[in-house]
Amino acid sequence: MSLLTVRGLSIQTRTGVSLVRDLSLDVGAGEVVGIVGESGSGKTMTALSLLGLLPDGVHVSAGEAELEGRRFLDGPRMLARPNATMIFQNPTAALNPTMRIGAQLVRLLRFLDRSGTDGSAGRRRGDVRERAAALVSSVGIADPAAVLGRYPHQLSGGMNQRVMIAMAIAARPSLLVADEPTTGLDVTVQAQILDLIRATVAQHGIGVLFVSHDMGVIAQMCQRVAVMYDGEVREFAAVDDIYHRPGDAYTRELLASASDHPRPEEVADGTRAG
Ligand SMILES: Nc1ncnc2c1ncn2[C@@H]1O[C@H](COP(=O)(O)OP(=O)(O)OP(=O)(O)O)[C@@H](O)[C@H]1O
Repeated sequence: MSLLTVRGLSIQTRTGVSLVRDLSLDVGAGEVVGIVGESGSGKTMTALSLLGLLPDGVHVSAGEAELEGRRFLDGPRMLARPNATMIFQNPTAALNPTMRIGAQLVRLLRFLDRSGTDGSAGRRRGDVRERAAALVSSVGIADPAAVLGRYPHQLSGGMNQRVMIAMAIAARPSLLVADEPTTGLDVTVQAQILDLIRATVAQHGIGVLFVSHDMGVIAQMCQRVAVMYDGEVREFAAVDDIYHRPGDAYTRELLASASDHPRPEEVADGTRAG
């Protein structure tokens, strides 16, 4: 059974400009599904709409979405808050610049304790600072105490993205939406963050909707991918099929322009480094 099902999603502006049209896709538990397409094709609007985070003046005009069998989106109405969290391209900007990392994590954990969002229904397990440290080490940060004492601007982009991932999994979501999570990071750090996302999927069995303009990254991360162009899904298929048997002219163009990127089998057998 699908974890996330989206059917017929359309998004438009207040003035009636269509940004996304009739988009359907699904994500299974433990699966990473990509959305790929050039700038302006509607990837971010699609991602934001699923979390009720569309900017002012932009709304869902049609379609519906279900998570774990529960409908949470019905046209313009958000029926419930889905058990989903999001990570963004620029983690430094998404964190509060005036608060130390530790204070931000403690605040989040206290909020989750109060709301019972993580399933603990208000139960506290251990000291909140210790839990913040455990969370930070779970995303591969070797010296949690040092990182918790710093401000976001004192950390590298890769470190801040690890912190964002820690915050995203603190709520124990069943779906993680990742919008260009490694764009702007250097290649080595990018590979480490992609590894961390993969490990997180494996460990927690969550589904991931992974937005990227980069076919190489999609090939490394995703089992299936929706190719978007000008607000529409042109093709939704297994990554392997998209690479070897692209059914759509736009997909072929996208692949040609990304020809310097590794193909899925090169990633799998390690003949090319990401
Ligand atoms: N706040 C907004 N109000 C109205 N239109 C917007 C707004 N933000 C983005 N758009 C438009 O929505 C369309 C889809 O944008 P979106 O950001 O989803 O594309 P994208 O595929 O994620 O591109 P990118 O990779 O550049 O982020 C674009 O035409 C964009 O100009």
